[in-house]
Amino acid sequence: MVDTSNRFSNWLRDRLGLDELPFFRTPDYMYKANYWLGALVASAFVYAVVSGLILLLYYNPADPYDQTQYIINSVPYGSVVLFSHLYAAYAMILLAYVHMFRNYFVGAYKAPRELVWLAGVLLLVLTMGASFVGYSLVGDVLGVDAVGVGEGILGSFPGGSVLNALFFGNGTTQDTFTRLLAWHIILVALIGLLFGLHFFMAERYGIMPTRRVKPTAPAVYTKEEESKFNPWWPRNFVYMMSLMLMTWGLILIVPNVLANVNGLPLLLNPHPAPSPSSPQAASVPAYPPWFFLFFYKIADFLMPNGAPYPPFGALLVAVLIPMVYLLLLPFLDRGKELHPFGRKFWTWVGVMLITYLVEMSVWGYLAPGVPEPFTDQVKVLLPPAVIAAIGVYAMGRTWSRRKVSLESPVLPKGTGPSPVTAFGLVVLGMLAVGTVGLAINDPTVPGGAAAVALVLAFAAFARGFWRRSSGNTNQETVNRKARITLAETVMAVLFVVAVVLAFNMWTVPSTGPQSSLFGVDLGALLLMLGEALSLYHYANYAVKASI
Ligand code: HEM
Ligand code: HEM
Repeated sequence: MVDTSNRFSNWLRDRLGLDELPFFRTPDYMYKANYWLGALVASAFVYAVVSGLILLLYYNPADPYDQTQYIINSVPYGSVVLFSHLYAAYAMILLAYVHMFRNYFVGAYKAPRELVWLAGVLLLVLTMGASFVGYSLVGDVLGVDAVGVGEGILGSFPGGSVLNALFFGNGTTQDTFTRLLAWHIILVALIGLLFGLHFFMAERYGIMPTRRVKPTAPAVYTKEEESKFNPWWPRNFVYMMSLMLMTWGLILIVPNVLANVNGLPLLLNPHPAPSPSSPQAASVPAYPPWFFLFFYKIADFLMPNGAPYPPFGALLVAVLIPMVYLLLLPFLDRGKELHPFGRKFWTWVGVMLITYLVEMSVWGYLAPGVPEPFTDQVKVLLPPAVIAAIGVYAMGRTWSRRKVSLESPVLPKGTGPSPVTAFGLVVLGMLAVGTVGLAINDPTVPGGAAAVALVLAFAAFARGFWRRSSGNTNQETVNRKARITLAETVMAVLFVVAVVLAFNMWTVPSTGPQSSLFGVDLGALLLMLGEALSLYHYANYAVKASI
């Protein structure tokens, strides 16, 4: 009998040649977010590009601050687009760091992925650059201060005045902001091009196998092994779309909730800071965006003789040396061992990079622009380096003793958490979002307490969910058919709630402070659709594959 339900899918498959796409096939155990962090970064990038193009329709470099206020207050859903554009950039930077450090510790920079890694490091630098310029485009006091610091740094290079003229023009608002906008788009275009190359190269070798299967470099599946795995269409596509929709959902929900919170720290507030020409501007500390705090703190360091470093010195220590280290890493660490404790020195350096990044950022936030004498630098920098060295060495010793027994070829089945848990998580998530929304609209102590309790419960639940999704579940004892039915029921419920939400969304005013609730609604809708797709993936592939 002809299966009519698959007619459309088969037609699409045939007309678009989906079976012949040159994408790597994926084994069952890889359907966990941990293996797809790059796809999450790419999702945030796509969101930033789409929302950025919408902003481009309204932006005016001749009057950046007032026009941004106009976008927020008068363009329909303007604040939703602007705030989520900002948070898409934040998400992209944060996820790129997570993606990078994950690849650092699993050894994905080793042969044959050296060039994928190199392109990745450049992508991170470009992403930070594009975000810094975007942040300045708003024209508020923070953005204008950031431009001033940028001018100082460029001015310290040989030929600095030429560079300054190229980046910032002749100093009139119109010329400076037209150039900043052009650089913003040029940097984004470079990210797009380099990402194409990065992705193409990553696909050539496939996502890196777990070290339980391939414990040493080069970690790639043979053509024969690969031929037994799942093709890209439709399973990878469905899984990727579910991740993408959930990322977009969060990018919309977080800033639009935060936009209504009073007393938020300046650096997380999606609203612009005061105008540089306003009286309030004088009381705003000269903060860079949060992702540059570490750099500004290092610029506060004094030399042992008490004199400040030249601006180029901070650039060298905070950016150039770590960047060159990361670029050279695949050629410095030539060993084949992929386990972090099999390459202790490099693991220690990785731990220190994260520690210093966090330490410097927090320090920069707490004491912006305060000069730091050499002795204070030693007090802050030395103890963690010693503790991390002892920790990595001690843990590495136990690892070498257990090494033989750990190398088991048996792999956990990647089936993910149960749909009941997934449903519970969605319900709790919606309750938490709803209660936070209510508490914002009508701030009372019990309302606020309920919101905090629900958000904490959600966070705790989400942690458990995450653990289960990466843990080993005992398949033999589970009634898989019942799970499929349940997953399908939950999907149907999610679709109904999503439709109700979609209707409700349009009743929210399109301008004014309330319009951010539209962003929360739309984000929740995308999150639910992403969750529904994830359940579809679970019911159709993960569970069925193991029946
Ligand atoms: C073609 C793609 C893009 C275009 C056309 C675009 C355009 C814009 C425009 C016009 C603004 C100024 C908005 C205003 O102040 O009214 C802006 C702000 C910004 N952009 Fe983009 N953008 C794009 C992609 C990106 C990407 C990929 C990133 C991140 C890597 C990014 C990061 C930022 C940031 C952080 C801001 C500041 C937003 C704020 O402070 O509220 N943009 N962008
Ligand atoms: C900023 C934008 C970036 C984007 C959009 C991006 C995107 C991707 C994508 C889609 C993949 C395919 C596998 C996956 O989904 O994880 C990937 C793999 C990879 N990326 Fe990135 N990436 C970025 C930054 C970085 C950075 C900063 C590094 C490290 C310095 C890096 C290193 C790698 C490596 C080594 C792989 C291969 C990993 C494997 O085979 O499992 N990427 N990237």
